[in-house]
Amino acid sequence: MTVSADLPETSVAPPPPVHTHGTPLTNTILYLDGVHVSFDGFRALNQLSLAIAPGEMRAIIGPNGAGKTTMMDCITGKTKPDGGVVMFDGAVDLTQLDEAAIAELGIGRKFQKPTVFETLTVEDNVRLALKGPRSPWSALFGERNRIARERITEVLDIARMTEHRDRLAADLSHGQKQWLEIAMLLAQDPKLLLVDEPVAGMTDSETMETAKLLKKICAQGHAVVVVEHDMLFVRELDCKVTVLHEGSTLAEGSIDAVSVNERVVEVYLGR
Ligand SMILES: Nc1ncnc2c1ncn2[C@@H]1O[C@H](COP(=O)(O)OP(=O)(O)OP(=O)(O)O)[C@@H](O)[C@H]1O
Repeated sequence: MTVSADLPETSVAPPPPVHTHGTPLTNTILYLDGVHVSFDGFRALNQLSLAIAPGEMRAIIGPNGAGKTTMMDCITGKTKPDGGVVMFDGAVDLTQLDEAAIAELGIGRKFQKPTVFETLTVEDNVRLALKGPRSPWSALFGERNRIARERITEVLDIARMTEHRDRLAADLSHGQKQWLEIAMLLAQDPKLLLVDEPVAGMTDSETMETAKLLKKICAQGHAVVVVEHDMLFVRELDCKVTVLHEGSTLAEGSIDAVSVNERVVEVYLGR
């Protein structure tokens, strides 16, 4: 078939193509290209590009001020980039959506400090996080309750929190609170989970447990992006590592490869 360039006046113009600077957009759950963000003239992100595949685990490392938090903020809609592409699932332009709409798409974010409801039990914390209407007047309430209980059981099992189900969140250790919050995010069945410094303040054994938990979540098909400074933890994640520096990608590869990269040693690991 020959396509004529002389379209009739009544034809609907196709949507403008997303400019991806030549990088393939297919098979990505998250795709950033040429993203820049300035605060009062200071470039926090500088032509940042990043591609995460569905179900991939990725660790993001880099010195203080490298732009890690700003990058997460651009993905969740907290910060609007001054330019560049931020696409979810190959098709959704995140720069056009607000934070609530982005969360609805299936992007969960865990901040560094645990934010659980201290006065509720572990089970009730997860119940509150579940998706969907929970009106007690619904004819389907009994059925919905059963499904909710099953899902709570499932996520508490994954997070190894089953034995703490009836405890008040306030009585949990710091590590357990972090796992509870991860379980709460998991209850929402996110396609992409953004996790900010999850092992800060954890004991060594809690740190190793957290790596296992995130790997298990990833193995179940959720993509996980983890920002972390703890190199032992990053090594334990056993995934591709992206090193940010001055708002751009400095290096990308296995932990072994980036650890011997001269520039990475100079700006970050050698400090
Ligand atoms: N709202 C803001 N206003 C002005 N400058 C900001 C703002 N947010 C971030 N910055 C600056 O942008 C740069 C990147 O900050 P960002 O918090 O993204 O870095 P980071 O890699 O997360 O650092 P850290 O490891 O310390 O958390 C820093 O120099 C920071 O001071």
